[in-house]
Amino acid sequence: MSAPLRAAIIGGGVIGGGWAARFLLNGWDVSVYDPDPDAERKLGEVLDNARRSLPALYDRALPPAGQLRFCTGIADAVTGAAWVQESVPERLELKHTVHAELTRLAPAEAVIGSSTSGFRPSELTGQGARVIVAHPFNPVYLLPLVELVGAPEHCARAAGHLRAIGMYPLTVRQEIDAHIADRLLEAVWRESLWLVRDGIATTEEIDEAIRMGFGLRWAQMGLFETYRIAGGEAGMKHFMAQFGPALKWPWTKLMDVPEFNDDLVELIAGQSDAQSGHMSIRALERLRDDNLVAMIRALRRTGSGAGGVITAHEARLPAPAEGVLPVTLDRQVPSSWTDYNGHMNEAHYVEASAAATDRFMEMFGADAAYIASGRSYFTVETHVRYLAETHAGDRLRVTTQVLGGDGRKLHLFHTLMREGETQVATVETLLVHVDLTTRRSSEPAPEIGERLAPLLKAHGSLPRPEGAGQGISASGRGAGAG
Ligand SMILES: NC(=O)C1=CN([C@@H]2O[C@H](COP(=O)(O)OP(=O)(O)OC[C@H]3O[C@@H](n4cnc5c(N)ncnc54)[C@H](O)[C@@H]3O)[C@@H](O)[C@H]2O)C=CC1
Ligand SMILES: C[N+](C)(C)CC(=O)CC(=O)[O-]
Repeated sequence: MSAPLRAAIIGGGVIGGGWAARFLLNGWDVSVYDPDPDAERKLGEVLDNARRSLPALYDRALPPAGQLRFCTGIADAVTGAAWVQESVPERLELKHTVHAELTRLAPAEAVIGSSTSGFRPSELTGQGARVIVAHPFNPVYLLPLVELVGAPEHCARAAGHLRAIGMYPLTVRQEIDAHIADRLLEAVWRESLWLVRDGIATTEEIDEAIRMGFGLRWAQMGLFETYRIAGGEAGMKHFMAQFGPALKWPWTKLMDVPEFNDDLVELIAGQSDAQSGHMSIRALERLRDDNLVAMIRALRRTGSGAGGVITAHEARLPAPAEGVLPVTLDRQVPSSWTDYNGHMNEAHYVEASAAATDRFMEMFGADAAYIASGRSYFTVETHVRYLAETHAGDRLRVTTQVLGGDGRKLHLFHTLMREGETQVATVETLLVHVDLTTRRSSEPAPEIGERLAPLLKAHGSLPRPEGAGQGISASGRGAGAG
């Protein structure tokens, strides 16, 4: 196995911490340089948030996490780095100082990226620095978008690395202040400041206007596809005919900027405290992350937007290793699977075993193509034994033994292990082959029997698993769930 790649993170605040988490959880080693004495603690908290949310996007385990190291200087941090990411505060003179050093010290083949929200690459490279803009979105460990701006060969190399860590590189074809996305965000931000300053709306009312309406639309179709639909059957031309004249109406104050002074800061910050001050920033981050995970997982069903990026990335992750019994599921327990008792809820043991059944079916040819041909299996009986608790973040691995599979019936026994050591549950399940047009039991196609036969033979030579064929035991030996 090749050695892990190394990323150097220069500036480990909100964004640098997010980059560090993104690289680490995708198996890269990470070296961080940040002169703030509190940087290690702050980055640790960002990493905790990432550990509980990023793996929950996937149905496969991410690679083993890389090693994190804090360094006392830039030279140490960039040694051996394939990617150097600068995320120091948005001040041009500071960026110039840091990039002069990075260009001198970083390995010649390393990508050097800047997280800058608004500076053009030519402003950063002005003094001979070798840097491209690699502008991410907060939280960097969950949101896939990175805007790349700069020398095409560096952007192309950067794009390859980003895809491998589950991100979505968008190469901006021409440099402009604030790239593409921050242009858009800045427009909404300016209008919002006007609305608050003029007393038209509070910070809370503006947030409701976004999250109850167009904010929901944007994550799945963006702006133009959404407006195309809004034009009705005649599409975009009709939409433009209807709303084009509004361009000349006073619908925006975009070209005027509200005066940025202490009064404006007090007004906005005061309203924001009234709106959200009852929650800590860390609690708000966790709420945001849980919502983002649920939304991105929903988008995975249709392949839209960020959902498609995760599905494509998951296909690149290593399949679970095959042993005597196949590993039919290998993933981390997401926090959304836990309940008021602080452990994985009973329903998700069945969810995990259902995913394991699907994988096992694929192994003998009962896959998506077979199902599309009108045949499948239905589960008719399941017996779960809850043997030990498992918690958010635990690595859950399921192995499957086929106990019977002649004719229409398929009898499976799933064993759920925590961290490869502790048996947390067994799920015994009986399935019947069906014809999806009649919805009645039917004989499987001959090739299914042929591919199942060697599995039946191999698994049949193993001892029958403990607990197989049992009914409910009144002695109840498990530690329970949910
Ligand atoms: N906060 C946001 O929403 C986003 C910010 N960005 C960009 O990311 C960059 C960083 O922003 P944040 O993380 O928000 O700021 P931050 O203030 O949270 O973090 C900056 C970090 O840089 C460290 N630092 C200062 N001087 C340094 C030096 N000479 N060498 C190494 N580290 C140094 C600070 O100690 C601090 O921990 C900026 O360019 C910003 O425009 C990009 C996307 C979103
Ligand atoms: C406000 N901001 C300009 C720093 C925002 C960004 O750059 C991207 C983001 O995460 O919203």
